[in-house]
Amino acid sequence: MAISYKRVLLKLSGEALMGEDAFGINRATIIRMTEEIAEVAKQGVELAIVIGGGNIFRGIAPGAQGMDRATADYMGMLATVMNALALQDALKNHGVVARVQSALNIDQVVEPYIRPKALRYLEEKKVVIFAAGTGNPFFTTDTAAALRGAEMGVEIVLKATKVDGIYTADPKKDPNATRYSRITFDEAISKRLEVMDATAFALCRDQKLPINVFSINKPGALKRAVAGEDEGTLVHI
Ligand SMILES: Nc1ncnc2c1ncn2[C@@H]1O[C@H](COP(=O)(O)OP(=O)(O)O)[C@@H](O)[C@H]1O
Ligand SMILES: O=c1ccn([C@@H]2O[C@H](COP(=O)(O)OP(=O)(O)O)[C@@H](O)[C@H]2O)c(=O)[nH]1
Repeated sequence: MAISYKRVLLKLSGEALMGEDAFGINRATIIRMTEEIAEVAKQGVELAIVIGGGNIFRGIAPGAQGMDRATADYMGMLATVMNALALQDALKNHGVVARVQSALNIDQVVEPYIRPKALRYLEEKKVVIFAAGTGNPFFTTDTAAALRGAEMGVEIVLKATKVDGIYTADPKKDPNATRYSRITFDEAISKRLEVMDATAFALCRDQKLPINVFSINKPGALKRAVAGEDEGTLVHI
C-alpha cells in the first residue's frame, strides 16, 4: 500500500484511552493502539504524538470542583505526562523507540521540549511523544497538537478520538446528525462544530495544516489515515 504521508502528528485522546472504563488507562485499548502505531512507525512514517489527559483528570475531577481554573489545568497537563510515559512504555514493548518531551520542566521524569532535538529524533525515526500540552493553562491538547504539528513541519494532524469523524451536530446528542467526509476550516469554525476547539482549528487553518478526524476504536483507521485514504473526516483549506 502506498504511503502518502512521511511525517504526521497523531493526537490521541486521553478520554478515548479509557475504553469502557470510567477513568484511567484501559489495557486492551492501549495495547491495540500501540500495535497500530508500531505498524505505522515500522513502515518508516515519522510520528510525533500529542496525548491528552482527560482519562486521568476525569477520575480526580470531582475533587477539583470549584478549584481555580489554572490550577486544575496544571493538574490536567500533569495527567498527560502520565499518559505519555505509559504510551512510551507500551511502545517499547512493541519494539518501537519513543522519546517523551514535556512542555513543563520535570527534569527527573522526562526531558524538556527542545524543538531541534525533537526534529532530530523524528529524522532518526524515533517516535516523539509531546507531554504537558502547550505548557499553558486555558489551552487544550488539541491546540498543542496543532502547535507541535506546525513546529515539526508535519503534513497532517491525525486526531484519533471517540467519534468517527465530524458530524453536522454532536452525534451523542443528535441521532440524526450526519458525518462529513470533507469539510473546510471556515465551515467547521463558522458552524461551531465542537469536535475540536476553535483555537486548534484556527492555528491549523493559518498554517495550512489539514486535520483528519477518525475513531480511535476502529481497527486499521490509523493506517488508512496515514496512507491518505478516505477515513473519517478531512478538514482542509
Ligand atoms: N459536530 C460534531 N461532530 C463530531 N463530534 C462532536 C461534534 N460536536 C461535538 N462533538 C463531540 O466531540 C467529542 C470529541 O471531542 P473531545 O472530547 O474534545 O475529544 P478528545 O478527547 O479527542 O480531545 C465527541 O465525544 C463528540 O460527542
Ligand atoms: O496546553 C494545555 C493542554 C492541556 N491542558 C489541561 O489538560 C487537560 C487534559 O487535556 P485534554 O482535555 O485536551 O485531553 P483529552 O480531551 O484529549 O483527553 C485539559 O482539560 C486542560 O485542563 C492545559 O491546561 N493546557
